[in-house]
Amino acid sequence: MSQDFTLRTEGLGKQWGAFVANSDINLSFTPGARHALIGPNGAGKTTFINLLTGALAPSSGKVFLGGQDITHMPQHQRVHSGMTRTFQLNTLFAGLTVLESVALAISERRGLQRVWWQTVAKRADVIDEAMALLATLKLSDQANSVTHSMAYGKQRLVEIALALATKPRILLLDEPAAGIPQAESKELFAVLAQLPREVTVLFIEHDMGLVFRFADRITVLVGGKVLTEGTPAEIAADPRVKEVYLGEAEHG
Ligand SMILES: Nc1ncnc2c1ncn2[C@@H]1O[C@H](COP(=O)(O)OP(=O)(O)OP(=O)(O)O)[C@@H](O)[C@H]1O
Repeated sequence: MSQDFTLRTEGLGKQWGAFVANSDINLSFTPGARHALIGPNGAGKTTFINLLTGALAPSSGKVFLGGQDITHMPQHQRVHSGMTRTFQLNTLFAGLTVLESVALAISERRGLQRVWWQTVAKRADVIDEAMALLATLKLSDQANSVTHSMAYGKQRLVEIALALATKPRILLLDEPAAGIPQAESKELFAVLAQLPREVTVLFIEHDMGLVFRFADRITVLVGGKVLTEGTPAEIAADPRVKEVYLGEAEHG
């Protein structure tokens, strides 16, 4: 039986006091899409991702995953249901090697820490799965490197490996290329482009070159609302989008 992993929001909104960060957001993310969320600073992109993951509770509206209303589902259960985001490495497994970190994340998913007498027997399995995952992210050569000693671009890939260890169907990335040199961000997106199509990727990115190269669908948020949504060609040709970005360049 194939499960429906369409992620959808209905009238989603978030406000703090009188300040409206997200308002009436109705979006649907097709399984397998590479969907970019763009918009000027403060448009509400991160807020929206936080509403999807459950890090923030919405003020209004709903979130559905495969037809199921997950608006009030706890974060860890959403991960279990197939939707995950990356976390910063330095808050996770400081001092461990890449292989150890990924093996731990896989063990966590499999519930192995709670069944300690199986851990030894299953360890070879875990290592095999970890090495296969590292190969898809072109990290095999770094398996024994300590994560915090690696180039930032590689650290981001490890963060993505840790997220993928949960076997998500929907991967949420909040500015994966922020703070890394351009050459490394290109490499990062080249690796992301090769992820299996059964994983939907929803990402926030400010670098329009990367957005237009990688995304097959783009949503533009402005002032907490959806300005427009479409294919990269449609978005590139939309005069309202140009206006938003030209206005930003003039003020910035
Ligand atoms: N906890 C909070 N309390 C009050 N206001 C908040 C809170 N979190 C975010 N905001 C405000 O909500 C607005 C939207 O922020 P958000 O981080 O979602 O925008 P963004 O589009 O991701 O911006 P950027 O591209 O700069 O990262 C901002 O004005 C921000 O100051």
